[in-house]
Amino acid sequence: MQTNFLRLHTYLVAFLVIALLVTFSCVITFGTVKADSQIGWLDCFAEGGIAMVTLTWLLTTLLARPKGKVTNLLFFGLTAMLISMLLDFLDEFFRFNGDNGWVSHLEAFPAFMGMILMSFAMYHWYKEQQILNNMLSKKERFYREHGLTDFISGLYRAEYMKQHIDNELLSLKLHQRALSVALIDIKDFSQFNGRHGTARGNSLLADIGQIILLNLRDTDLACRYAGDRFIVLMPNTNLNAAQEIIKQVAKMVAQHKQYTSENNYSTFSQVHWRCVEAYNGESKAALLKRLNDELNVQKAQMV
Ligand SMILES: Nc1nc2c(ncn2[C@@H]2O[C@H](COP(=O)(O)OP(=O)(O)OP(=O)(O)O)[C@@H](O)[C@H]2O)c(=O)[nH]1
Repeated sequence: MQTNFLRLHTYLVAFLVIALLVTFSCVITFGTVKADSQIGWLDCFAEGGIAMVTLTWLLTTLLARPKGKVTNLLFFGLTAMLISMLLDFLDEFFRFNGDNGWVSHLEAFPAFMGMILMSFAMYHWYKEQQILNNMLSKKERFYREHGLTDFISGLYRAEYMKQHIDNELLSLKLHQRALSVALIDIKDFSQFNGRHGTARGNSLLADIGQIILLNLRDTDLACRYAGDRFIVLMPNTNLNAAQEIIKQVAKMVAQHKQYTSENNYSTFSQVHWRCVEAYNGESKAALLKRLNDELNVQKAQMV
């Protein structure tokens, strides 16, 4: 579970605890406990359930989000809604007579305020997400599925890419839109692992993943293919253009220096790479096999 973000929100958590304590205190101070026979247990179950779910949403928001305007709006909006849900629930156990009737009349007001705050939160969240979507476009294009993320490189895994290749092959068939695919393979990565350890190897995979992303166009997509191999999908791109793009990626990878925290040791990483352009009517399996075969032949020739 992600707990780092929760630690950032100490003040909000303290506010939540105080808000809940004040709500309970108000109800206990101004209410009179109902007799068992007056309690509607089905209502208690449903209203208690709604309050618990709202609390879960609230805590998930704090666990998942960094500090900032959207988080604050979501937090205060959900807290206000939680207070309403809680008053509604406690209403089942307490009666508010005479001068104290205002407590039960107050019930819906926090939820209304909360919904207004949540509406502002949604607007700012939309704006924030647009910026993030632009940054992630080379990593995920139009489809998000965190279950397919490779946590070492930070890119998606090959399964994710395969879904996109299917769509692009269809587009080639229907609209004659050229499609090129490239494989990039780190040279002597096993030696690197052996010399510097797996942790540094993992960090090199993450660095190279980022270098690839930085040197692609917004329309391209990069994923980790397997081990030390990356795959790049370049829609609407012929072979020559694709080769130029990947040549530049390889050049930038070759200039990469990896620093450690103890000393400023740096290393150069070279890659093997190969691009192919899909044939009209070619299957995904045939395209990937052709690409892997061409890369393996090239690597064998260079030994
Ligand atoms: N650190 C780390 N190493 C990995 C990971 N996945 C695969 N490897 C290692 O990557 C290496 C790939 O070896 P090879 O396919 O022989 O590639 P290479 O050593 O770069 O050889 P060439 O490609 O021929 O230059 C193996 O040593 C694997 O153990 C990973 O997630 N992290």
